[in-house]
Amino acid sequence: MLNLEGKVYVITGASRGIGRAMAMKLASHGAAVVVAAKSDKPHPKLPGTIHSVCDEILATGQRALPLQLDVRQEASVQQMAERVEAEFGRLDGLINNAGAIRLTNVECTPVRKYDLMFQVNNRAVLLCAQALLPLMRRSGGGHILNLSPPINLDPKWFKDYGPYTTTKYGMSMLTLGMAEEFRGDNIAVNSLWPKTTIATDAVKYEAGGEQLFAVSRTPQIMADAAYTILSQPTTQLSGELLVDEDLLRRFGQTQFDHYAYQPGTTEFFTDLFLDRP
Ligand SMILES: NC(=O)c1ccc[n+]([C@@H]2O[C@H](COP(=O)([O-])OP(=O)(O)OC[C@H]3O[C@@H](n4cnc5c(N)ncnc54)[C@H](O)[C@@H]3O)[C@@H](O)[C@H]2O)c1
Repeated sequence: MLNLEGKVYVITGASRGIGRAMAMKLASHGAAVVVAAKSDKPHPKLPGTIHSVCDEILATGQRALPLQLDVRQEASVQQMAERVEAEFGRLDGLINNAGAIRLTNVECTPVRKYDLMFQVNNRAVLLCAQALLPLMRRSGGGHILNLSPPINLDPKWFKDYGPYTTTKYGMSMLTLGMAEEFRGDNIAVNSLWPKTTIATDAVKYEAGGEQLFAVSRTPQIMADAAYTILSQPTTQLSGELLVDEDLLRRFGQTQFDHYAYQPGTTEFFTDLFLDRP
């Protein structure tokens, strides 16, 4: 297990869900974490804020910085980069996790929602990378990790959720390009895809139904996968579209949390999902 003491990571969209789980995981291995998200206020329907996540991390004795950031705004992203430099003087990794999820087909997606998803899920990866690249270079390199949709090439993802899926698949192409572009800077760039839906509060709320949760997991598997990726030497793992479960199996993990949906209820429960063939 690599100790991340002395290392600093920016995680966008870390006020809840997968981003929160990743922040907690990296902090548990000694890293300082910049917990960035759009608002410093609670979401009207969803739990978690940048402050509540930082409080959880600070309670474990690690360093965390709450940072209000709108990844759609160039000025906000630039201010974030300046703040990170002023607070920590270095940066070892950027996790582009902020996401806008609207699970609708082409006919039912308002253009302004498509623009929003494109800006948050795709364009922001370019903005954040541009702003943080100089500091990562001065820190000797590091990792960029981009969050992708489930690697479920079932036509459903294109037919029913085409607009969301497209913004994310474009981001994966950016990932491959950046990996080549930044290789000489000792910066590894990968994207991480969950094999199944991750039952975060946002997805439960957005889906409002059960079909997405027939097989799904808690955010923990994504946090474990992110830690594993960031622990690898930049020269050994870059330019890959990684799938959470497959990656972890490659590194010896065979047990994963499983979120099981109880049909007809709005309750979810977790149990331990043992090795599957
Ligand atoms: N949950 C899943 O099944 C699943 C599957 C595949 C990919 N993903 C991706 O993983 C990421 C996290 O998913 P989640 O389910 O935890 O989502 P979530 O909605 O719980 O979290 C999204 C986070 O992004 C932040 N955010 C949104 N717009 C922002 C903006 N303009 N500027 C800064 N921050 C902004 C929110 O404040 C929040 O912290 C997303 O990119 C999502 O697309 C999720």
